[in-house]
Amino acid sequence: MEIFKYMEQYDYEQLVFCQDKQSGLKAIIAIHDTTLGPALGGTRMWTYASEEEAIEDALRLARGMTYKNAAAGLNLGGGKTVIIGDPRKDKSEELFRAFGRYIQGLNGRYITAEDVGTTVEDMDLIHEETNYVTGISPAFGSSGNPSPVTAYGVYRGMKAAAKEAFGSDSLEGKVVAVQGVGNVAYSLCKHLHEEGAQLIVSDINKDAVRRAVEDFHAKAVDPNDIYGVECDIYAPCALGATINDVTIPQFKAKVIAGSANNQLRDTKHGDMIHEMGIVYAPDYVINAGGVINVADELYGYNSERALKKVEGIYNNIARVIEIAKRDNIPTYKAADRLAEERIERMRNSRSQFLQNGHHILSRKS
Ligand SMILES: NC(=O)C1=CN([C@@H]2O[C@H](COP(=O)(O)OP(=O)(O)OC[C@H]3O[C@@H](n4cnc5c(N)ncnc54)[C@H](O)[C@@H]3O)[C@@H](O)[C@H]2O)C=CC1
Ligand SMILES: CC(C)CC(=O)C(=O)O
Repeated sequence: MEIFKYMEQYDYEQLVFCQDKQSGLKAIIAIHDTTLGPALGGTRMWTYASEEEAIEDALRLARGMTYKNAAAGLNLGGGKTVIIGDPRKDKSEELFRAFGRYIQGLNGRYITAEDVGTTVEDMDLIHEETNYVTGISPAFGSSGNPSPVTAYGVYRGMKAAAKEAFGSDSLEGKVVAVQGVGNVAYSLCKHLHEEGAQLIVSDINKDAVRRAVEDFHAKAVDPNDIYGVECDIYAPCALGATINDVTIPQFKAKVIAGSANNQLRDTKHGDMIHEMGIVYAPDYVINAGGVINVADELYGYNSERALKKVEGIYNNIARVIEIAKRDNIPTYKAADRLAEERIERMRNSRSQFLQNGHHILSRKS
């Protein structure tokens, strides 16, 4: 991989490699764009097959955060971290504290939170070393685990997409195929079950499947079979790139709406599902609930205010669908347009001589 060439192609600002021999920390912080504000995005801990795969994941996820934060109306830029390691075996206090010191060294250009493989407890350890971390324990007056709020946002966005596809936003009786029933998807299944949807689930973790079957009467299928099941809605809630050349011909769903980041393997796959008439709720618009929630901590956390904003994901998805129809473009392009236009508007309206000079954290009461 030619790193600078890749960074130049998508205009990345910074890539930070963190190595701490004592704790075994190997982390990559990617900062994509800070036009709107400091880069906020979670920390993923994962067993990457190669260093190149980890770098690429950090870069792709960071860029997604720029678009997510912009489309959600947040005054935040986009960044993300990946820690190379097995979250079941390689975590330690030393590792997260060492990582916290690297974040502190960036002096507010990057603020972290949870992602796949990291928890509130991990964020609390990072917080021992830096204030540039969100999603820490409610005991600190913070917002805690973002996953249930992300799930609520996905549920709201799914309803907006269902309205477009089925003429009603009721999910009662709808069959929803959920890929991955981890932190976000478990809470999503709860909302769907309570509304009377029927659930089909898959996960590579058998305990996660068992829990969904027991708690929500979900039907379980093999991980490879989830794409082709008879359903109304496909909800990708595991890792990215599950909308691709292999899976698209299998889809029976009329709506794709889930929490996973980077769901399209490539933009051409967004065009393909558009041509098939599938209503696609763009990933970074529908899954913004978590970041909206943790970002509220920067103003002094108020859960009511945060949830009200998250509810607005319904309108955001409806708006993206409206732009797509108006301009006759796929929804993923409409979402990109929304985000890019906001970033450009803010870039152009900023004056070098009239900046407020305060870090966003200084607004915390
Ligand atoms: N946690 C949050 O607040 C947010 C999460 N997301 C994204 O949503 C997705 C899920 O996040 P979490 O629920 O936090 O993660 P998680 O790690 O709790 O859940 C992911 C689940 O997917 C399963 N899985 C992995 N590969 C699979 C496969 N091939 N087939 C079926 N299942 C598979 C895992 O076993 C796990 O149970 C991720 O892509 C994450 O980046 C996005 C925004 C916010
Ligand atoms: C988990 C969120 C709090 C932030 C993030 O990294 C995301 O939305 O993907």
